[in-house]
Amino acid sequence: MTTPLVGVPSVQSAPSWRSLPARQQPQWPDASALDSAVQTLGRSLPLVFPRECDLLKRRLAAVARGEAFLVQGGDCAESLDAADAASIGRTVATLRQLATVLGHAMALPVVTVGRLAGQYAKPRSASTETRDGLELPVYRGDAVNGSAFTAAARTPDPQRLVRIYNASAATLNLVRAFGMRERMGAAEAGDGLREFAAGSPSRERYEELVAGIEQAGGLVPADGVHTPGDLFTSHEGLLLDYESALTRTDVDTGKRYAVSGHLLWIGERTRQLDGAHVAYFAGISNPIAVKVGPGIGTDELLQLIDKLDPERDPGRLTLIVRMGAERIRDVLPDLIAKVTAEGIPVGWMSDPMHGNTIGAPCGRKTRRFDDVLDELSGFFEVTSGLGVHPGGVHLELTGDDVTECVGGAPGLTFDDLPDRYRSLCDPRLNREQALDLAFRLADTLPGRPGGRRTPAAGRPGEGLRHG
Ligand SMILES: O=C[C@H](O)[C@H](O)COP(=O)(O)O
Ligand SMILES: C=C(OP(=O)(O)O)C(=O)O
Ligand SMILES: [Mn+2]
Repeated sequence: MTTPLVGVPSVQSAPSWRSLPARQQPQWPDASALDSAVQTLGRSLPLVFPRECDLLKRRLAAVARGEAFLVQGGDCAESLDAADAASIGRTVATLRQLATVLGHAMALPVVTVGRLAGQYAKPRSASTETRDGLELPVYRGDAVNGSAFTAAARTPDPQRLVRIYNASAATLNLVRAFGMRERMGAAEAGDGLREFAAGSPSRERYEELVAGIEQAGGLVPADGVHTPGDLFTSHEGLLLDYESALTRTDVDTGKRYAVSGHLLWIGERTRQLDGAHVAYFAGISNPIAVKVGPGIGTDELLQLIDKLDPERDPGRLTLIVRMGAERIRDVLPDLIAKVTAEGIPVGWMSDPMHGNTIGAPCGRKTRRFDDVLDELSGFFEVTSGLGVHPGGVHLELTGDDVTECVGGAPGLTFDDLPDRYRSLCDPRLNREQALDLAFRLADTLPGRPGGRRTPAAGRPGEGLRHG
């Protein structure tokens, strides 16, 4: 048996992205400290393996073919200080519950991907923040600096890159352990859904939906149709020094992989056609995604696809559209029509969070549950109107009982936000809000009334089988 991967850091020659402009990179004050962190990472063990990335790519190919549904979610920004096993467990459980409800509603197998074990770097709108006349560097995620508003905390520290690598390894270890426990038979997804439905304002309808899922065998946590299967990891591939130091060559195939996570995405702020991020991503073989905001034109999108997926490799590229509830119905149809007309096999998914951020009267960022639901509904309307598969949802969420978004099942208002606002960056749906969203969607999906389509209607894609 060959070793699946040998730690060959790809630093033999300067990679092409280095000569290109890279947006949103920290101003590290000490180049030699950065170099030392990069050397440490270059000698570090891979967090994920190429064969796992290939498996995810096959599953995402099934999403692009319309044979599976993708549920991706987690924190906006993971926290080094607040990392705790119970909280990670609650978020993973919430993802699995979402996958169970949405898989049933869509009558399709679900691919579940966490925004976790690496989601520590944030692109920002402004590079500084001013409070009471004091201007400091903005918080860019725990990979870069601290969130406390002091000059010391806000100074970028490259040793943080090593800390977040270690934290990602520990988180991934937990996630793998949760998966093992599930395969050994704990049916927590089912218990949690029953409990949520029983306490919900729409109790009768939601209990009916849960009964439907149960009847279809969807609460049994085994891999296959209607179950979430394995949990893959993902994060925004923002910090190119970090990603590059964690890029390895697979000795079996000679291909290069980012080994910091299974799926990496390019953010809306760093997807310039001639930028360093696109060049770096073009050189790795992982499945990748790109955030697509309302300002992109069809030509730009097609050029982006050409750069990132020139071989039209099924499962390679997922487009995460984040348009805002007000614009999605106007902007998305042309993009989908053009890409579809070219016969390009991408997966389409909706991030209904990032186009719907508003400022609450208390000054915090928030999102209205109804706007999030409206953008998702728009996504389903547009895709189904064009006969294209609505491939999945991308959510900022946590299993914890936070008060960051307003509305939804717990009826949170602006006044509730200060109670338990814990996000280091953007507001997340809490568990109840996330499940409420899934149940509402399940109830309204076009052509899938009440999610009561028979399970047999969802044929598992080839890529969904193990092996
Ligand atoms: O998570 C996404 C971005 O980092 C975030 O929305 C940027 O937020 P900002 O506009 O507060 O900088
Ligand atoms: C930065 C993010 O999103 P976007 O690139 O879509 O703004 C994010 O997903 O946290
Ligand atoms: Mn965010």
